[in-house]
Amino acid sequence: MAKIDTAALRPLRIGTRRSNLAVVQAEGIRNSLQKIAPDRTFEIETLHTLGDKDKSTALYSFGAKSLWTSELEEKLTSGELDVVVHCLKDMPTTLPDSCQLAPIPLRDDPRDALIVKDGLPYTSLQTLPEGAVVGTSSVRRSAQLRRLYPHLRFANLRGNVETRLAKVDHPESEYTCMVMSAAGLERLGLKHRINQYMGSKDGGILHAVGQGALGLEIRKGDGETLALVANLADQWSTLACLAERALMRTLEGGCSVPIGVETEWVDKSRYLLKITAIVVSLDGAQSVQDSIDTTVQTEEEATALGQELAARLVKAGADAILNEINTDRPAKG
Ligand SMILES: NCc1[nH]cc(CCC(=O)O)c1CC(=O)O
Repeated sequence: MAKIDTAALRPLRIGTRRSNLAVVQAEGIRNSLQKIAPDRTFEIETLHTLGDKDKSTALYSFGAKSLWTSELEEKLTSGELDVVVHCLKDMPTTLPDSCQLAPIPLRDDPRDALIVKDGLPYTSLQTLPEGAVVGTSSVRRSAQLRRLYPHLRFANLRGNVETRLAKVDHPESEYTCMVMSAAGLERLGLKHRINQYMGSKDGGILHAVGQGALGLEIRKGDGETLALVANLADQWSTLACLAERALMRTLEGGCSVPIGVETEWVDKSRYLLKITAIVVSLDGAQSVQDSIDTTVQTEEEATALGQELAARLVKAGADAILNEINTDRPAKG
């Protein structure tokens, strides 16, 4: 990769949330950028966001989807920050006018993972006993699991990755196990705690839109920063994630509605992408699922694919399922 001479430029300011996961991710991006621009200085600023502060409100009741991102975006817009490193799945599918999503770096494992309470013998969803309690506050996860495994029970579990793990492991807690993103666990050095990868091929569930990928948000029109971060782009991850985000945008779901997705490059030499998605009612009783394989070479084609799958799901009844869920919520903020 070509190195860029940036010695004369001011420090590039990278912002992120103040969780260990967010900091590890931002440091990873900083280290990669430092290799591309060895003379440039990078600074990381962390912010305690609204989403970090309120741990009691059920995630789906927030309505507004931007609780992890809006304060960081204000600093980006005002010029206090140049890049914000997000988990892509926490980014709303529509960004403020003053901001843009840069091309997406190589995605990590997008699947969800099962983690069993320390000391219990279970190793898979299939072998969990009747009434086992799964800790998750994600309705996407609980709805899909209720549908597939009616013998399981669910309990809310919030906090950052380490907090959730400690709650599950606590011998007196009600949790038998929990579900979290494999990528988040792996980035924090917790891969050894994964008992089962829960992709749809293994009796598991479809992951969240953008899961396992990082979103680099920059000021709209900041060509200099775009040129720098574009060096980290992975075209396959970018096209797949844009298709997933277009699906979500068309269905108007936030990060915490029961929409699961999986994208797979079936044949990269032919740019053949397969996207599968499911919309499930909260109790798991109703669902619609569909998939499309097609050629995707451009961002426009990726977006069109996500939109087409969303339209098919709506035709099959997804809008009725989502409307029922939305009527339970406060107005969008
Ligand atoms: N919902 C919170 C969140 N946002 C991003 C990740 C993990 C990293 C990723 O999936 O990209 C997590 C934790 C989780 O869902 O288990």
